[in-house]
Amino acid sequence: MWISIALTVVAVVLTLLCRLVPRLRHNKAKAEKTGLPVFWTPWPTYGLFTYLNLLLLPVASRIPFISTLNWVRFLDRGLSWTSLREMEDKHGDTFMIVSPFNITIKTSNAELTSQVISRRTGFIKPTAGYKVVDMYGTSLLSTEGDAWQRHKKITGPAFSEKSNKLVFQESLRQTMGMINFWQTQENNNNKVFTVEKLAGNSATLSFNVICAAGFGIPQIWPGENETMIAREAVPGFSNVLPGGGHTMTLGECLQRLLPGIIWLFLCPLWLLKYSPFKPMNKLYKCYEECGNYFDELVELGKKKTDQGENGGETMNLVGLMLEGSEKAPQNFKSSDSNNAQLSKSEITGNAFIFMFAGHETSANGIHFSLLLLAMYLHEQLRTQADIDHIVGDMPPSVWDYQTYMPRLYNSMVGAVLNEQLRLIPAIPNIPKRTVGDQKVQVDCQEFIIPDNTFVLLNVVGSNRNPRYWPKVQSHVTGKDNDMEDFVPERWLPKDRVLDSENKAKHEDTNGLETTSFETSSSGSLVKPPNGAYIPFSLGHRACPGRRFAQVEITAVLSAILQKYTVELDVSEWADDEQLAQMNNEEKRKLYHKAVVNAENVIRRSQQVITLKLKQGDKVPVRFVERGSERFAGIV
Ligand code: HEM
Repeated sequence: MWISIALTVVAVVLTLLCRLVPRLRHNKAKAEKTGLPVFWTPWPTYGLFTYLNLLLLPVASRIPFISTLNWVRFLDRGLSWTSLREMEDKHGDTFMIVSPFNITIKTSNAELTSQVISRRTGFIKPTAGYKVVDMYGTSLLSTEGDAWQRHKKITGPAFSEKSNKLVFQESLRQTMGMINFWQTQENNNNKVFTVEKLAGNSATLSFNVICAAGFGIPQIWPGENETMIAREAVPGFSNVLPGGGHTMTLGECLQRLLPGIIWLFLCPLWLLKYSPFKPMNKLYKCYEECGNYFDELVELGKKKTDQGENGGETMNLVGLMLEGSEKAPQNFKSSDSNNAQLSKSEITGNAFIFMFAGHETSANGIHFSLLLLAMYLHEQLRTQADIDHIVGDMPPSVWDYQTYMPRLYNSMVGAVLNEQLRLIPAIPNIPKRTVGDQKVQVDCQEFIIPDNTFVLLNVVGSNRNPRYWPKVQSHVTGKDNDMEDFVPERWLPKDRVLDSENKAKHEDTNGLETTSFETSSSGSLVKPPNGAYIPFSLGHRACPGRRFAQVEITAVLSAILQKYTVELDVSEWADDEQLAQMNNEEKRKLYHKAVVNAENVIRRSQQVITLKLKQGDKVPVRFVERGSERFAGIV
């Protein structure tokens, strides 16, 4: 029997080799015609199969011989983040990876990126790779062509200046709620408060903002009551505790669902439901309850529409999606591309995407910005100087969007946010796929990217490409460029002069000279060359929530830093008494230890849909009232 099993295995392997080797050769020959460096792997680098890589690679990387093989590294979709520009420095900004199944081109070249994002039909979104987020229905994120246009036409109008204003006000209100929550936790007070779960709290804040501004379901922090919500609370949604037939709040469901999203895609739902393993049942429960919440959200939207409400004080995302859906073909159950209407599953699909894309990414922005500011206290001091100049002592509750948002964004606050996204982008690679052969030009050389090639726009590699930024020697690494360093000032216009106390000498602008806070004016932030800076992607598939996120993060950082300084928590190495007895040099060394630790934890970050700290990792921080800093001026 063993002999026949062995013979069968040998036969299968030989048959596979006979089929796959010619296909690999064929793809390699096609790729080599481009003249770019070509590498090979036996397994697909992009597509549905790559979800299996997430399971197989951790095993492969433990086997000494296998882990060193180039092709194993190319299969790692986190490579852009784990190796930064190591591959690009060795092989150039653009190279190809072939397997018997597909060809992939990976680029950090701005010229090529601009061509890719400007050709709508030549480079499309490979939607098969997005099926993982389609658990409640297809959406703006996961569709292409006519279907995408329909989603875009309906949801696009929600992102307006009116919405940005809402986001600004809600973000400020939520920041006050979060600070109050922190201050009232055990061992904290109004002047000094330690925060262990900055990532989780940032996620709650961002979730609360998208809920209120996007969906009209305002949220409160534990300890707050519903009278603090500027608008009316919505039963079942605005509670700190779950209501109706729910066992978890919507926020809890979503937070637990997102890390397990791959399993929902890989495992049949019945298996999760009836599995003997509790975490699998729990995941199924989150999936089910989240779905019920979305159904209730749609029902709520229908009720409001019937009552003639048009979303009033919100972006009215559900209302916009519902508009006309009742009249859609097959009575609200399906839709076709000729009708600018969405089916019910498409509405819930979009509700899920906007809720998850609208909070997870911005939350990372807030979290990482605060960590970087705590690590680089001199940059925080400069940011605070700008905030002081712009809003002084004025309480955030009266900051006016039109006056203050442009000024805050075009100051060190916006510079910090752009620099954070340059170094730690939420999405490290943006995938596209060629339709037909695509002739492109890079550095005066023309070549053809073959039909059906996957194109990975390397966000980390592009954002850190020294080719597109002024060359300045790094004070930190000693390298001939400072692309790996946190230097928010690179975003400030050259003519902005700092006086001896690092306070910016501002021109007196009223912030209203442009209609958008971001539009170019003499005082606006530096604009990198097209295609060089791509944290929000570019072109027609760029992030529709870019301004939403910029407004939110700007408001949150400004409101916190106006009153408080964020420091790394050093209590792991020295308690308050020990610290009080240290001289400046000892304090400097201690803080340096905390900075190195924070750097290491950030470098271990992993992409679970978005790039964030590895599960279980954290960098505790301590907020102190301004004027009572323990390390400012020392480190
Ligand atoms: C710092 C915050 C954010 C970052 C870095 C970010 C980044 C991105 C990127 C890179 C894409 C393109 C993804 C791809 O092509 O695969 C994208 C798409 C998208 N983002 Fe964002 N995003 C942020 C915030 C938001 C917010 C606040 C919302 C909603 C309120 C949002 C909603 C979306 C949607 C719906 C898409 C799909 C668009 C399409 O495919 O046409 N994002 N985002």
